Amino acid sequence: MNPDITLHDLSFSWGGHPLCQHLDLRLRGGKTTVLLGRSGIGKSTLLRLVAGLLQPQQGSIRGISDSVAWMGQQDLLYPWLSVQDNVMLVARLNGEKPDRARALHLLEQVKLADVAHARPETLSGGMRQRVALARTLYAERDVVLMDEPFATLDVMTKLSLQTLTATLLQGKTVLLVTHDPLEACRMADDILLLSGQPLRIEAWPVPDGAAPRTIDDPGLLQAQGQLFTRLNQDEEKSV
Ligand SMILES: Nc1ncnc2c1ncn2[C@@H]1O[C@H](COP(=O)(O)OP(=O)(O)OP(=O)(O)O)[C@@H](O)[C@H]1O
Repeated sequence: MNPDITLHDLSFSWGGHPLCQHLDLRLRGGKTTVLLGRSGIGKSTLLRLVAGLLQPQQGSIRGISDSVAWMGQQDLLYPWLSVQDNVMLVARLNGEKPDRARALHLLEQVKLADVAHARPETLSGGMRQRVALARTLYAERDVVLMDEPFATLDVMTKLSLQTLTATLLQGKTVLLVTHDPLEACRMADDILLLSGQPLRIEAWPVPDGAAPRTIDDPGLLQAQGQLFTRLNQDEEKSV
């Protein structure tokens, strides 16, 4: 059972502009929490604080070990390695014997076994993100931090990757940053809405049923509409 991640009395400023002050937050272990909010509100900064890439001026973060994977908009595949070698990268970096059979099995799960020996440059953006997902799964991290991993993809590729990711990462502690209310409603166990400066964080009701939710689910469509309305209000207040 993965532990909860707790942020306690967290304060962080960029050059004197307070992003968060005395923030307390609990992220459920083994669940997918989506951070949603207008552009520039502080989603990526919060994710970087959780990852330990930024140090808070005050407060602490508990429940996060070294077992963290990161997936961003950039897939960060090594162009000189094959798809399969990219999936097994963590073994190479740790000086361990790569498990070729497991890497191939993961490539089967992301429907890319037939390009295991290809170079990343020959793949589409969506295929490359599927390789990045297989690499994340190969590393067997307890916590997966995702900063808009699907933002650059076309809508159909995005929908299928959301389904695949939510299915394959079940049971892990996932923190997903997105602008997209539909993505939040499809993938989240918990939705946190970020607003204000310093940040206020509000738990937002999640549609019924387990993720990944289908796009024609009436509850999902209603929740998506409500989220759009709320984000639009936040946007109008900010200008
Ligand atoms: N390296 C930095 N130095 C100074 N200020 C920064 C830095 N990175 C981010 N900021 C500021 O912190 C605030 C939050 O930025 P952040 O990237 O966390 O927002 P975001 O919600 O992830 O935005 P987006 O959705 O557009 O990616 C912004 O005002 C931004 O200008």
